[in-house]
Amino acid sequence: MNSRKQKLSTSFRHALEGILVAFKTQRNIRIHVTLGIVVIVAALYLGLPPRDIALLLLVISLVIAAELVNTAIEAVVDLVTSEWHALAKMAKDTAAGAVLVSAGFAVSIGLILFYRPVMIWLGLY
Ligand SMILES: Nc1ncnc2c1ncn2[C@@H]1O[C@H](COP(=O)(O)OP(=O)(O)OP(=O)(O)O)[C@@H](O)[C@H]1O
Repeated sequence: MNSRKQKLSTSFRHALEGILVAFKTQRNIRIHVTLGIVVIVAALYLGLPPRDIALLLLVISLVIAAELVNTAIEAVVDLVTSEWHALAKMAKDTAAGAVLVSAGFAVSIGLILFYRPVMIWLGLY
């Protein structure tokens, strides 16, 4: 294996380690991954079109990616200081805000895409 390939595989391994450690230590990521799996299974069961499933995968991955960045920012802030600091609060709160924004849009898109199929499934449409 040449050094370029080795470097790529090492970077990939580090990224996977990051995902794994976040999954192990962050309850919110475990909740979002579980909900994401449930949503995709429900979408397949209800026969949502491939384009809708692709959109759901996109918003789910955005929420999980935002959670990973939030975890990284929390770790860096905790590394820099254990004291209360206005900038530490700003960094953590805005990172948490990014998760909230992505999750809010994911829920809205989920409601829009699932409304009709769920109504049909319940026999109300
Ligand atoms: N060093 C600090 N200085 C000022 N405020 C802080 C500091 N550390 C944490 N905070 C405040 O406390 C909140 C919670 O911080 P904490 O590190 O406990 O995150 P968390 O609640 O564990 O987040 P998550 O649930 O996403 O893991 C932050 O959003 C911030 O408002």
